[in-house]
Amino acid sequence: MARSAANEIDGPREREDANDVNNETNLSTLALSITGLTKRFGSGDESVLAVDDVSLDVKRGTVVGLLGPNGAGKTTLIKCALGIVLPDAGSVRVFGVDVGDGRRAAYADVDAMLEGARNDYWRLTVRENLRYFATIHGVDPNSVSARHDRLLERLDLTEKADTPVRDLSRGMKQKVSLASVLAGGADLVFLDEPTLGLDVESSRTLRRELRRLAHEEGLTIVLSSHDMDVIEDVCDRVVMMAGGRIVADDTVEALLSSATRETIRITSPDLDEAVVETLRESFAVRHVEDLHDTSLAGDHAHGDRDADAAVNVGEGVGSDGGVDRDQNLVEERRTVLEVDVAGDALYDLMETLREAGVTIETIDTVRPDLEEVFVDVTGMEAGAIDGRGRSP
Ligand SMILES: Nc1ncnc2c1ncn2[C@@H]1O[C@H](COP(=O)(O)OP(=O)(O)OP(=O)(O)O)[C@@H](O)[C@H]1O
Repeated sequence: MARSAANEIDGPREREDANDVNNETNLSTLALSITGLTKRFGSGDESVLAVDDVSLDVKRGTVVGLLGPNGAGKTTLIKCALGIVLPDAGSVRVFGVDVGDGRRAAYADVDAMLEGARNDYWRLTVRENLRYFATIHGVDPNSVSARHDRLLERLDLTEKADTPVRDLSRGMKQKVSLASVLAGGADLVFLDEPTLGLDVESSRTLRRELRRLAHEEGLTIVLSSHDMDVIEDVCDRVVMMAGGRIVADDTVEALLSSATRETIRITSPDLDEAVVETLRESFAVRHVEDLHDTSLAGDHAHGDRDADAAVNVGEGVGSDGGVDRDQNLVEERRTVLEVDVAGDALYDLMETLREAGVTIETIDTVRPDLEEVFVDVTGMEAGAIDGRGRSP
């Protein structure tokens, strides 16, 4: 995946360290450099400023995630960077080459998967697609067949290598899309919603491969996603966008540690509705969930207390494994409560629970996620990014 030395770049870059005397060396490590990019769709009152004066430098071999709600401008930014959409203002350099000076040279080592898919040829087999996309990338497919084998193996597609793409499941098709993007040996790839519609296992496989490609093979990846798990799991750096602008830009760890909210999760067997209602009056209760667990009376060896294992009494338990409905089934009910506890709220909460006679079974702090950081930064409502509406 080696690429010839980047062209010389003139002018100061916003995100380079101002004190760095060796600025030119730093610039040659950039896979992508976007300056003052602006794109407005339409004109007059109906127009939309999709990207508003965005500057962004991406170092080689890093994975940068674009995170933001619908309409934040992520796709438009990617399309402008790829030269698919012409910006109104600003410049884009790819491996040091200004795309305005020569698109062919600038995009020689770039590929993309847009809106979670790619135009794979459904009548061709998986392997034929990889060979085809390597060829149109100017690569002799025979010279990269070992690479294709590796890609197929790592994306769990080996068994399907000779199957026409049309006969694959949606998740597999998506993995073929990714494999096709990588088939020609691009050094910089843009992935717009790469895990859209994938099942958990396929998403995990794809994430693992993206991490490996970046960290072991030096691939530079710019990806957009609504899926916070994907961003947290894969990206070295997160660029949060809202209203066409960058509102935060840092490593996942730095962003997570900047979250201001402190939330605790309590489980208790006797948090009834009345107590929860009282708590709601004085505390920021974010989440309440009742868990039901069933066991035979006296069977306290039964230790699986996961919500997934929860069973409701009388709903077919008797037909499973010989446990009879008439035996002494005991339903254990627990409530999980998540409450924001900034300042002295934790002490007040404990006092209120004690007064209400509530036994606390477990108490943990809730790790903040990127959604919370986004909410902190923008003041938008929780659920804005992933649409899951995790509002209190
Ligand atoms: N071709 C277009 N014509 C008109 N408006 C457009 C066009 N493409 C995007 N827009 C508008 O530009 C804004 C930014 O859209 P964009 O698709 O870049 O956002 P996004 O962050 O990628 O959103 P999503 O997560 O939904 O894909 C939106 O208001 C969108 O409606």
